[in-house]
Amino acid sequence: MLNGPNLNLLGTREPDVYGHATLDQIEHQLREQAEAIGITLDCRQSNAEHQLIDWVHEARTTHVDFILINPGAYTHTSIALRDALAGVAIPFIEIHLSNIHAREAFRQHSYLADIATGVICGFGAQGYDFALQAAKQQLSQS
Ligand SMILES: O=C(O)[C@]1(O)C=C(c2cccc(Sc3ccccc3)c2)[C@@H](O)[C@H](O)C1
Repeated sequence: MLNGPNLNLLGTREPDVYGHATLDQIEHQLREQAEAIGITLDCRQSNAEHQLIDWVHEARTTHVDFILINPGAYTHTSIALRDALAGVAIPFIEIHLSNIHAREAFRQHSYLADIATGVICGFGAQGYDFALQAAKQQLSQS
């Protein structure tokens, strides 16, 4: 589970857009859900594009089966992050707390969505749960 820029500040401002849960709370709940369904989950957050890219590269050599990622603003800007995800060829789900399609025009394009297994947005913290369940389902079918 990778979270991108500013998501470390969740729960502090704009609860109407991003909800009240902090990232720590979201990660804690997700780890509990993962354990309950037999998935090993590694949660990381960085504000740095290069760090997210390095972690995507690391996933290839550490036998990661699926990536869940909320890329934050890098969703709308980062061809480099797209290239990293495409390059490692590990299936991933793009997650957004907010419904990016109901927001500013610049948030409505994703450089990642067309190469993702799927995109979940607009369900707040519950979207992370949905993504984990979807990943489990995908893995059980492969
Ligand atoms: O909805 C999301 O999860 C999203 O990925 C998250 C974003 C985002 C943007 C700024 C801050 C934060 S997290 C936050 C929220 C409130 C106060 C401080 C930080 C997330 C946006 O950049 C994206 O367009 C959409």
